[in-house]
Parts: sequence; C-alpha cells; structure tokens
Amino acid sequence: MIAGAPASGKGTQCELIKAKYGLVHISAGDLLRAEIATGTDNGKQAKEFMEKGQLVPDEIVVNMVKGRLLQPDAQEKGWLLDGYPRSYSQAMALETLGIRPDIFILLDVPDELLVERVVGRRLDPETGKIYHLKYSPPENEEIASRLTQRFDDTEEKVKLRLQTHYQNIESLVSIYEDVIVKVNGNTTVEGVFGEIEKLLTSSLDKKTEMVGS
Ligand SMILES: Nc1ncnc2c1ncn2[C@@H]1O[C@H](COP(=O)(O)OP(=O)(O)O)[C@@H](O)[C@H]1O
Repeated sequence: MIAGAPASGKGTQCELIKAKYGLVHISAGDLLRAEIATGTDNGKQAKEFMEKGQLVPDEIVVNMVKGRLLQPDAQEKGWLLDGYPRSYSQAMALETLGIRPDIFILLDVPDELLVERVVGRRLDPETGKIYHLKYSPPENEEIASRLTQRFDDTEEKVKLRLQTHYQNIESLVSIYEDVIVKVNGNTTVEGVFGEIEKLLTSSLDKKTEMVGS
C-alpha cells in the first residue's frame, strides 16, 4: 500500500514500482476517473465528491476496489494499492477479508510544496504518464501539446483534499503501525524510488524466508 497527501508522489512512484516488481497497480483515483469517463452512475456521484476534495462514499469505493483486488492477476502477481484505504472504514473492509499489506509506504512532503506540485501537474492521456511543467516537463512538443490537467488539480481544491487527507491518515497509521514506513518524498523521483526499493526488497526477502522456512 502507498499513501500520502495529494501530489506527494504516489502515482509517479507506482509507475516505477510496478515496472520493477510486476505488481498490479490499483489506484482508487484512477478507477474513479474511469467510472467518470465511462459515464456510469457511480462516476456521476463520485465526481460531486471529487470536485469538493471529499472522499467518495464507501458504498461506491469499497466494492470497486475490492472487486479489482480480488481479480486473479492481482492475487497471482501481488497488488500495489494506491489511494486506498483512505479511511478507517475502508481499512476495516479489507481487515474483515483478512487482506493486509506486506508494507504500507507513507510519502511525506511539506504542505507548501504540494500546492506547487498540484497546480503544475499534467497528464499524458495517451500514455498515462504524469508530468510537471517545471519539475518533470514533457520530452517534446508533441507530448506537451496533448497534456491534460485533472479537474481537481486547482489550488483551492488541493487545499480541501489536504484537509481530507489529514482528517483520515492518523486512523490508518494506527491500523497499519506494524507495517508502516514513512518515506521522505521531498527528494528526486529517483531518490524516493531508491528508498522504496530498499524497503520492498527487504520485505520480499522476509517473505521468501518465511515461505522457505
Ligand atoms: N479511497 C478513496 N476513497 C474515497 N475517495 C477517493 C479515494 N481515492 C480517491 N478518491 C477521490 O478521488 C480524488 C483523487 O484521488 P487521487 O487520484 O488518489 O489523487 P490524490 O492522491 O493526488 O489526491 C480524491 O480527492 C477523492 O475525492
């Protein structure tokens, strides 16, 4: 599991983690945006909450994520949960299924940096790659011309999302205190990934030892 405030780097690090470890990346935010794009009722309801930076109700999110998590690929290859659970009740929904992470990575970035990261964030709709106009600019004009911005990536909305994050993260820290590791998200993308690689590799070694013994 990977958690952190908006624009703390979850999506960027998930790209690198899944490329190296072959995990199935399940992002609650991406699943919700897909519901919106396909125009489902859940998507329409979800959008109202997302516009206000509030958590989308559990009755929409919990089954959506559980359904994806229990699919064979995630069970076989292992899963990387991004942006879920985001509340005590969402975590409890997994606890009742006996689903717990090997590691819970909490990315830590100072608030004042997050606003600048959000307002400059852009997405390539063709590749899904995440860019930042200043910190991680597009490689060429062709990509630059097709970049899009998330509807909730505005200064006023990210402040609401930040409040939502701080309202909920403490309850998650207590549930996952045995597997949680805080990672400094305020270094280079490669620097953060280097820290995460060390953690995942040692967690994998522990798992193979347990299986072996
Ligand atoms: N687990 C979740 N439960 C409820 N709502 C969620 C959840 N994950 C994402 N959302 C909604 O989608 C929005 C975008 O989430 P996400 O893409 O993870 O972006 P970020 O982590 O940068 O805020 C959130 O502000 C919230 O409204």
